[in-house]
Amino acid sequence: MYLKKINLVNYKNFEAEAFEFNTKINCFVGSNGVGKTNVLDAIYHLAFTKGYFNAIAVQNIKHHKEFFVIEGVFNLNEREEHINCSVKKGQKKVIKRNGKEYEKLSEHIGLIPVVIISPNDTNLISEGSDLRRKFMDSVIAQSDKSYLQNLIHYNKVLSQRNALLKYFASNHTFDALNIEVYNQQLVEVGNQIYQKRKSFTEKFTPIFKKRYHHISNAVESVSFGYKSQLEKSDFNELLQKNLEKDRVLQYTSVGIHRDDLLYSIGDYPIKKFGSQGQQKTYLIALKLAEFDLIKLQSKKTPILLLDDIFDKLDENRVSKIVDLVNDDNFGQIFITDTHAERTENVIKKTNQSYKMFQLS
Ligand SMILES: Nc1ncnc2c1ncn2[C@@H]1O[C@H](COP(=O)(O)OP(=O)(O)OP(=O)(O)O)[C@@H](O)[C@H]1O
Repeated sequence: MYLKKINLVNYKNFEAEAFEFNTKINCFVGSNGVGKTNVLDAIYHLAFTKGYFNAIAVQNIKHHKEFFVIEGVFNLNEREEHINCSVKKGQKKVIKRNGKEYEKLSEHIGLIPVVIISPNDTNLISEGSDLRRKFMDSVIAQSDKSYLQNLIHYNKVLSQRNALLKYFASNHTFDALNIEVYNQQLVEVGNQIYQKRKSFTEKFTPIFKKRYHHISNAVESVSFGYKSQLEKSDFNELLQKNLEKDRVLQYTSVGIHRDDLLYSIGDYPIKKFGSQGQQKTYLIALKLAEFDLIKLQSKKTPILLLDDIFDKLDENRVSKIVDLVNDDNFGQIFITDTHAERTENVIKKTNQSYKMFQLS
């Protein structure tokens, strides 16, 4: 699978721009702020129906314009796929596949697998559990359609239950039967999501460890774990036990929406005890393992977006990445860098075909 070309209209800093790509390596070079990352984000947008850096659609419209359009032509299983994403102020986002509009944007997820490695990924360690859940959800959803539908359903019921708890509190009333209806739905869908997250962790962990050790040559042991309240307790019992607390808090305090991923190095959380280099390696290994797992499960080779990575990595890690690119395992790759010469020197070593795009 590869992206043949893309057209951008009023997308972030681009007014009207078209790019035709190499099937293997594409490098965007130029000074800070010229829009290199924006091109990667546009590609991400075509895969995930939203931007990686700013999920608020209208903020991706070029300043003082009313709409944006991203059009991409992909080669997928030797067939052309035209994906069109457009946003107009005040209207809902429209995604079309070969001219036909999706009723639900979520139906599109998984058609074009993409993995991005970016300096922004440090949030996956430093920020709250919601980003880590999103990471896990995005890996699973790219090769499991029913997972995303379950997740959307769970979140809808959860917000209805929360609204009901608020209503009870502000009206000094309570109806146990009403709550029970939501509990049953949460338990049914929540248990399915829990099982899928658990099985994801079992498959992902050995792949991740292999990637970590390959990039770092490290002797230290790393681990990747999944933490859920459902591990030790039955979900229904948890909801019953915490009902009084939920009524006081006016939101649902237990469930798979509280799950987290545990990243450790030598038995200690990497956030507090990992060096910067170890954290970077951990993040790259996470993303490469995401690549491997999606490829394994979806039988499609994801497009790899490498944002600014040469700037952030030492030579040793860069040469490891070059080794990886040389590996037949990889498909199409997009790279951004401020130094044209440095990138071209690194890319030449791969003996792969490539195209350089100088932005200004
Ligand atoms: N909605 C928007 N309208 C117009 N310009 C925008 C919009 N959103 C972002 N930009 C512009 O896009 C530019 C940033 O682009 P991008 O992040 O792709 O740069 P870059 O080339 O990757 O830079 P760096 O090398 O610093 O990472 C900035 O100049 C920013 O002002």
